Amino acid sequence: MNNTALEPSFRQSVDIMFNRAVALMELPPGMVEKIRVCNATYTVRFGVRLRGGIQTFTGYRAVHSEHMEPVKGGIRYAGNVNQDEVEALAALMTYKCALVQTPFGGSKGGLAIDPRDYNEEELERITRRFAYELIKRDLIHPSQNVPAPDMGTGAREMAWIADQYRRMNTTDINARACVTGKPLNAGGIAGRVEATGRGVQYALREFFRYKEDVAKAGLSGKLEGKRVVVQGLGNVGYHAAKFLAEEDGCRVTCIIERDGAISSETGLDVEAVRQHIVSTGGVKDFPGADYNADGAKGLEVECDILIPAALEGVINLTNAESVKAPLIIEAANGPITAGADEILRKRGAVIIPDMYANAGGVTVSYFEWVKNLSHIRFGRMERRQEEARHQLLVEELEKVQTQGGNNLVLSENFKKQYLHGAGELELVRSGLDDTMREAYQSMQAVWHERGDVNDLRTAAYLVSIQRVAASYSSMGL
Ligand SMILES: NC(=O)c1ccc[n+]([C@@H]2O[C@H](COP(=O)([O-])OP(=O)(O)OC[C@H]3O[C@@H](n4cnc5c(N)ncnc54)[C@H](O)[C@@H]3O)[C@@H](O)[C@H]2O)c1
Repeated sequence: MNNTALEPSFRQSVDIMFNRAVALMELPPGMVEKIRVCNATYTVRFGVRLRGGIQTFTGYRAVHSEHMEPVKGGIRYAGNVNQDEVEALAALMTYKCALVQTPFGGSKGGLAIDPRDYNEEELERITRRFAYELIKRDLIHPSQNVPAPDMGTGAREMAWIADQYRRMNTTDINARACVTGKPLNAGGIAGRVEATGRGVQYALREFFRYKEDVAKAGLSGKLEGKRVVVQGLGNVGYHAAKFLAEEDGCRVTCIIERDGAISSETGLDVEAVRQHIVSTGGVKDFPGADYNADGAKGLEVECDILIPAALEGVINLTNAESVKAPLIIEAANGPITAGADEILRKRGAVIIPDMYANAGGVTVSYFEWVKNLSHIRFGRMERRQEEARHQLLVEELEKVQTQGGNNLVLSENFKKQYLHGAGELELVRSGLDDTMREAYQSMQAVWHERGDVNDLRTAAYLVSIQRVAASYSSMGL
């Protein structure tokens, strides 16, 4: 029997981690089971007339916990999507939303297709048909179940879903709030596309603010100059790598994609690699970098920070012993299996867990949902107030300048910044930053203060399970 045969499924892996946490908690009888189980999973098979025949597709929408509604979670398109996977992902959504205090239950959906096999027109027809099936059953609904992008989907698919919902619910004034991650001109919010990667950056910045946490990973100093390895240069991995390199001075020394890994000790230009992938379909032949067709080997190279941002289960019993990174931040959902997690913890690696690390997406989705329900541009009210206050400040400063006859001259840039206040993007980023900091501190308090909690994942589970339990208790369960 090889090691992978011993590996639990994704959902079992999440349950193992959940069970490790609840063993340290005192919860009312029956509560553990109530929280752990996935409430319902809907499987749909539907036909679409394509290329002169009918093709049948299989899709899922799992609802893990309805302690708060709507439930929330992305829809992924991938050839091997299955019920176990969407249930694991839905459970992670429950814990993630509780940890970052977005008022949602957990859900997740998937369609078993490889989007690269279809053109845009075909994808639109398939997406609209899948959405129709979910909308009919309130599995897409502004107050019941609100999807978002995930692997293989993006703003384009969300716009089709929103439009499909609007056509089927023409009198629903809140129709736009049925899905998040929409394009800006279709009810989206500034900063949603970058949000998950941005959240990874904010999470790392927060981690590096605490010397003792950095030391627990066997590292020292600042985020600046750290060697970073990223797996998956899609929505999450690209933004995380780009921001860390361009704004925090990190060195991206290895990028792993479907077709292999490229590395360079002096650092890779993330934007140039992205363009290379767009034009050639992969990382191979990227100028000035070493290429290894066995991409998974990239997970094992020496670095300071490893960012798996592609798939679940990539660090498992077969390679965990060889993974050398002292700090791993789970930008993807479930990239480390339960068995690998144990091996890495024993070795002393610090793992910043998925339910926290990639919560930037759902956080900004929450802002978008609120914006859609309030029918007002995000921050519009505050902005007018802010502008009025800043107008006063500029006038006062100018008065001082004239009265004193001194040389104080307000630069045009200063006036522009202060007179126009913060736009939607700045408000979204600061709201996200605040959320990531607060959530980190709630996990960190448990990690530092409880002698029986030795890792951030268990700490994160403790915080979120406690909140979900409190919610169920107050509902009268
Ligand atoms: N999009 C979001 O807002 C969001 C939010 C939270 C969590 N996540 C999680 O982040 C992960 C990535 O999602 P995404 O939205 O960036 O997806 P994406 O489809 O935009 O990107 C995935 C990337 O991984 C690459 N990839 C696929 N298989 C690979 C392999 N075997 N080795 C290396 N690279 C491979 C793909 O080529 C692609 O570039 C998923 O686990 C997802 O659940 C996404």
